[in-house]
Amino acid sequence: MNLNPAIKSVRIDCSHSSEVAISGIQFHSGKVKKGELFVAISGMSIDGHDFIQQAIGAGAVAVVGEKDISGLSVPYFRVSNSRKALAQLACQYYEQPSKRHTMIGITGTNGKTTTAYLLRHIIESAGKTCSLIGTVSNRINGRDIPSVQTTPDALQLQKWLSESEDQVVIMEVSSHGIEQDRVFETEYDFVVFTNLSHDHLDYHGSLENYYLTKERLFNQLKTNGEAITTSIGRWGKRLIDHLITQNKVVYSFGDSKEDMLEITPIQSESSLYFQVREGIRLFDVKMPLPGAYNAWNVAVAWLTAHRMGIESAVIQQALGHFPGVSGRFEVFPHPTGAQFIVDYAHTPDGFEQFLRTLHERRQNRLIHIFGFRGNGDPSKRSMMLDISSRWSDEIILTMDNLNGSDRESMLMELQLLINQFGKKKCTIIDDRTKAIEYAWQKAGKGDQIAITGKGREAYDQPFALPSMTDPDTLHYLLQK
Ligand SMILES: CC(=O)N[C@H]1[C@@H](OP(=O)(O)OP(=O)(O)OC[C@H]2O[C@@H](n3ccc(=O)[nH]c3=O)[C@H](O)[C@@H]2O)O[C@H](CO)[C@@H](O)[C@@H]1O[C@H](C)C(=O)N[C@@H](C)C(=O)N[C@H](CCC(=O)O)C(=O)O
Ligand SMILES: Nc1ncnc2c1ncn2[C@@H]1O[C@H](COP(=O)(O)OP(=O)(O)OP(=O)(O)O)[C@@H](O)[C@H]1O
Repeated sequence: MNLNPAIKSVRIDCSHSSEVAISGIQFHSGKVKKGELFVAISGMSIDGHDFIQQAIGAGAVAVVGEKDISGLSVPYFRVSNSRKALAQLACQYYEQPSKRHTMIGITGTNGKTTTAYLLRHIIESAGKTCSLIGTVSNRINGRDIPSVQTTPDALQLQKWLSESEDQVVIMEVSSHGIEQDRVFETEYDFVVFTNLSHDHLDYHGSLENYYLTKERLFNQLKTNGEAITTSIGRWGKRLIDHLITQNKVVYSFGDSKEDMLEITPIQSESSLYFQVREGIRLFDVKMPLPGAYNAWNVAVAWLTAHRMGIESAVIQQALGHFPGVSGRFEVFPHPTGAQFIVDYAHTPDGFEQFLRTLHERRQNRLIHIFGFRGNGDPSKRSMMLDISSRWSDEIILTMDNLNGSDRESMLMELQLLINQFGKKKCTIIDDRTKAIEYAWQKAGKGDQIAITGKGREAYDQPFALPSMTDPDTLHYLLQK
């Protein structure tokens, strides 16, 4: 790629006016190969500008950065925002691949993965090919690629989009991904908002900022793109009002006649059905996954599929044989008739929804094993323990992914939280395998043992303990 025309739209200043041909783009100096462009990013912990010489030494033929730098042996292009420039250049390098697909970006605090899997299942049942980029794993052209984050960096994202020959691409878009411009310049046919509740306040500072970050994604709709959103709760309502003032086409799902898609639970013995009203047509839908919250996830997937032109009968039929999502309400039987249920609930709202569902189907005790992710939003921890102590009969606190934080401090925090909230029914067993083993020994007929936290994601953060819900551990336990 010839860098000069590509960079015209993003540069502020340029130390060189001759043509520069680049054979690739990198934003980590250690990955630079001869002939590539290095984009220096002032990161959260490291300043990429400090690695410019290393990048040049490795063969970089040009550098993009935000700082005033002179005297480099290769052309230097100063930009106002390196992350945005990286995304713009990656889009140009890979020839705007999001324009070639039906692009669906799903954002929201909870339900992105579940909705993405439901929607992919419907789309594939309708005979279309579909890539999926998200938390559990990525699938491009039918090939599974392990996931290391929910939303990949801009370079990886544009590369995958350009490699994908699938008609449709579903992406989970995290608020970190939006804030760090990983999806900047990616254009969407559908931007989908599931819900918003307390999470990531350590990163965004307030719920208001967190919401505004999600709202920004809707600026990336293609000209004929459509917004799909919940109308439930203050954030959903606010988003609809905002999108209308922006003249966006909005379709909502919710529990009111004004929604394009209205869902109503059907009271049956098992509450396993709900009704979808789509315009004037009514459909009875068997729940593909337990939990009232999953009816909302189904609604999101249904409405999006419907707007893509997929027949409602096809959607209804597809939902009848949905295989589920690994690590989301995944049930493992215990020889006594107890059930171990692995779930990815890791926010206060996720806890509330998931544990209430277990409570509704309870026959005997509910034992809840969980921990807190290190370096996550610490302000949600006491809320999570409070919610768990309301719904569970017994709580076993253990370690989740420490994510680089200190084990002793986490143990101290667990102890403090127990003193404050759940003294009577809480035990700390810091080794997660032992915690599961303990529950395994205790489990009796009709008990539900919930293990929440990091799910089946193959990746871990540096210095983390093995995943609490490591499938091998569980498998081992279940064989005993
Ligand atoms: C804390 C955080 O969010 N970090 C993200 C951020 O990294 P950063 O820019 O701050 O990195 P840094 O380590 O400070 O380095 C700065 C720059 O120096 C460069 N560098 C560094 C070292 C070197 O030797 N040479 C060099 O060039 C780096 O390549 C980088 O460009 O920008 C990177 C590029 O987009 C991200 O990959 C990275 O995500 C990290 C790995 C991550 O996973 N973050 C989590 C919090 C996250 O994003 N999670 C969400 C889901 C959240 C949820 O819903 O639970 C996700 O989308 O996965
Ligand atoms: N619509 C929903 N509302 C509230 N909680 C939900 C909803 N859907 C799922 N959950 C809960 O949140 C957990 C995570 O769900 P899921 O993986 O689909 O969300 P996510 O948005 O992809 O999360 P993350 O981005 O952190 O991976 C589930 O295991 C469940 O306990």
